[in-house]
Amino acid sequence: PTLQATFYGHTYDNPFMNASGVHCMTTTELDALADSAAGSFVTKSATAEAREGNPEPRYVNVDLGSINSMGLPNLGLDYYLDDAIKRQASHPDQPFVMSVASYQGFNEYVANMRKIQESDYTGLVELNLSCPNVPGKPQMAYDFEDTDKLLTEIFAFYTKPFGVKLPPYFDIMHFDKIAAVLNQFDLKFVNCINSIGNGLYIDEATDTVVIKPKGGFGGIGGEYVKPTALANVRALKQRLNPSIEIIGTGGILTGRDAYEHLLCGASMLQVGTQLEKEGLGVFERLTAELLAILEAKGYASIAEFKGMLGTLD
Ligand SMILES: CC(C)(C)CCc1c(C(=O)O)[nH]c(=O)[nH]c1=O
Repeated sequence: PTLQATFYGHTYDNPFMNASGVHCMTTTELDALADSAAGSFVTKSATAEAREGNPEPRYVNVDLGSINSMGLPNLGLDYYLDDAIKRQASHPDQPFVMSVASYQGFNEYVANMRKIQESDYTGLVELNLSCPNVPGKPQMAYDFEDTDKLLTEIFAFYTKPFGVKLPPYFDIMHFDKIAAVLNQFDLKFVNCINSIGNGLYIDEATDTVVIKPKGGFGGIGGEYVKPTALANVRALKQRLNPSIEIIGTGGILTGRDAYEHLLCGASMLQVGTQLEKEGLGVFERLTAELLAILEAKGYASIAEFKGMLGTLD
């Protein structure tokens, strides 16, 4: 069997990628991802200016996952644009995704996308909608009107292919609302999910939180989040126009976890926490484990079971 994955018109050797934020801060890290067994990769979410991010400890691996409040440390949009333009010229046959964020809210999102529109980068962009909006408002993706306004403003000038990275939703009405907003636009993909926001992990030895920023509150990744990730992949796949592909992210530690995201309709798969824990070898292990599942089930390709989750009706 083959793990070949077709995504926005390109066929990758396999559906695996890093999740933005893990192993993707510098050109050196991106080169290592490009040379790894991963099918593709995504860059760290870029803001207009380089950012130090929050004081450490700001990312901690724990038994069943991870908690982080990095605070968007990154080398700035110009750095990643420069790398992306060189990379697409030197490896035109190896497309990747550039992640874009905003720390100043609505206007920075627009300015960052305008800069990419005017640049020579022609590849995919992942717009991270988990970023802060104006103070007093929830993160962008939890404000449906502002998300609609933002995408309307971007699509008024942006002609290159892009998708959005979403936080998890937990209410069926929220699945309906975000899908209704997104279906208005010619998005190429939706990536579900970002970390589950504002969790709290306590160190049993010290009765203390484990990360410094935000009194210990941080985004949760790893085993903790798989049921939520699968639900968001499935719910968005069921609601979005078929032209909008899904990237499945969250709780992928084994080939079986990857297989379940594909059953829910994901085209590509991103690995964050487990990549941080295991290193780039995680991609060899995951591809081998997923391939073994296809063999055991007699599938020749992912297409034979993608989106085929059974229900009990
Ligand atoms: C949470 C934000 C800092 C607003 C965006 C960047 C980000 C971070 C981060 O840089 O703290 N961590 C995540 O798990 N997901 C993210 O999208």
